[in-house]
Amino acid sequence: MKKSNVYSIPALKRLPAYLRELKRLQAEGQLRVASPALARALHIDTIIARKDMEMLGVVGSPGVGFRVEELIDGIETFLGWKNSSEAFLVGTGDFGRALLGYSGFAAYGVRIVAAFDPDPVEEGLEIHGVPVFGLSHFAHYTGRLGIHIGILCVPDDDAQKTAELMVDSGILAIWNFTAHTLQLPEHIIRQRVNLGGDLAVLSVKLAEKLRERKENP
Ligand SMILES: NC(=O)c1ccc[n+]([C@@H]2O[C@H](COP(=O)([O-])OP(=O)(O)OC[C@H]3O[C@@H](n4cnc5c(N)ncnc54)[C@H](O)[C@@H]3O)[C@@H](O)[C@H]2O)c1
Repeated sequence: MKKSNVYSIPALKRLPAYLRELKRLQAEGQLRVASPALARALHIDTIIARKDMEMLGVVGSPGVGFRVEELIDGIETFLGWKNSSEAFLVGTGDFGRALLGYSGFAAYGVRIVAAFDPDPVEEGLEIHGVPVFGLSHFAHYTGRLGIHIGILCVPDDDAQKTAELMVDSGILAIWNFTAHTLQLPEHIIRQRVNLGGDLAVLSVKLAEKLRERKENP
């Protein structure tokens, strides 16, 4: 494992894609894989794939590549996904419910163990098997269960105050699905998901493609 903890964000974001490809190869019974094959699967340069493997500190054999099982283990260990982290979700509207219904997060090392919405919340309420509690219980459960990850799915206007409640309750990392840029203490880790931004890129690329087609029918 690399000693420094300064990692390239694009490299970190590629790791789940390697993992998916490696698990696919493993399911097909393939025992070894070389960097060029991984690079092809991810549509990236072989040099980038090699650098990513260096970051993981997993060593391959010249000519034969890496052992698939070892690489899967290396990535899961690197990401800390071998022991899944428990998370709380706040905001059980359309978007929050969709996240609660997605069973795939466990493969990414995160398990949503409870959800919260403004009080009052009907006693015994569950969404996709996840218990839902009133927001006034958030701090109590966070402390009691030692939860560090908060998933923010409230309306944009409520994002800041809800994030502050999370931080005051002991949350250290916020996965922010709202459009609001959170102002929080430096030490709080935050990761924003911006579907709007991704859609803007898609729309501009599509407009370019259609313009090209029109100009060169
Ligand atoms: N990241 C993305 O790409 C993306 C995509 C879609 C939606 N969103 C965002 O997700 C968020 C939720 O969207 P939605 O469509 O589910 O909205 P929604 O109105 O359906 O749900 C919002 C939920 O938050 C709860 N809530 C309201 N005020 C709250 C507060 N102060 N504290 C805690 N909970 C509160 C509501 O009771 C409701 O359950 C919005 O910020 C929206 O912008 C993000």
